[in-house]
Amino acid sequence: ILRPKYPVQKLYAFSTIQEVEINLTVIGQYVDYLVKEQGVKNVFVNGTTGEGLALSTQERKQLAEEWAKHAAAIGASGIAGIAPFFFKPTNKDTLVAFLREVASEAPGIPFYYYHIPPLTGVKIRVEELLDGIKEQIPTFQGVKFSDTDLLDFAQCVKNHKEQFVLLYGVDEHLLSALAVGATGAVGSTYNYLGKKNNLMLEAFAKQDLALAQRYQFCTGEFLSFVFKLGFGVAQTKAVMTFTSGIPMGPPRLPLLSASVDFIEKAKAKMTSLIL
Ligand SMILES: CC(=O)N[C@@H]([C@@H](O)[C@H](O)[C@H](O)CO)[C@@H](O)CC(=O)C(=O)O
Repeated sequence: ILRPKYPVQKLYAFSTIQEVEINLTVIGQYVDYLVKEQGVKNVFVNGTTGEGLALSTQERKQLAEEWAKHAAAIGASGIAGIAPFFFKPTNKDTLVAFLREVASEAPGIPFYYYHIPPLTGVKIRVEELLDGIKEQIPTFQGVKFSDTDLLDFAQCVKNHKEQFVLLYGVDEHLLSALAVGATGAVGSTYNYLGKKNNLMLEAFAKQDLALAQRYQFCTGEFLSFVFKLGFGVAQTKAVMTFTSGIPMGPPRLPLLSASVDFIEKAKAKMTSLIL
């Protein structure tokens, strides 16, 4: 949730971009919207959609505190860490050693590994990573798995479902992940298709696969349409803005705001979605 820092836009080489600052004032309203309108049960603050990596440590702390305050929580129920992505770990042991250092900074809080190889480029299999991890990281609690390798995910479920929380993060594949045993989901589309996804979870729990598929196809229909227009975090923010009515603001560089053309087309598609 960002907003322009200065009223006057700065002109850069080929496009007009703005410096932006975080906008804490809309978080209370946003929490209400997610809970009441989308049926969201938990929030993953400072992740990909929240542009956590484009923020300073101070900004991330401010945001986490504001979310916790409005969600009436006394603190975080967990923290997550991604793999380092410039100098990358090349094997499981170095990745575990890195995560152990991060987790040890908050020894009283459950720790999750945020596996997102499309963005980090770190493709170490989670199945392998989880083997023996609890001995190395006593607070280890689970994984947010944002990848399409469902064999790796299924192996995590098969070997570790009793011990760890396995959250799936590719929204358009969630039904497949549920079929292999996902514990839950974290994703950007639940900001605006949360209600439909909850209905999919319910249908799946009742073993009504045909109905669950219809909800999954709904998410798929929207995403496959916007993917063709160019879709990422900036466009997600625009979709969140027009569905919730809450201004999510522009993204921070190097991302650029969604175009008016994208917004118009995405809005029309969203309105036309039928179950
Ligand atoms: C790469 C990416 O942004 N992945 C999204 C998905 O929700 C993704 O937007 C969606 O499946 C559409 O592809 C999430 O996994 C990210 C997420 O949950 C987060 O904000 O941390």
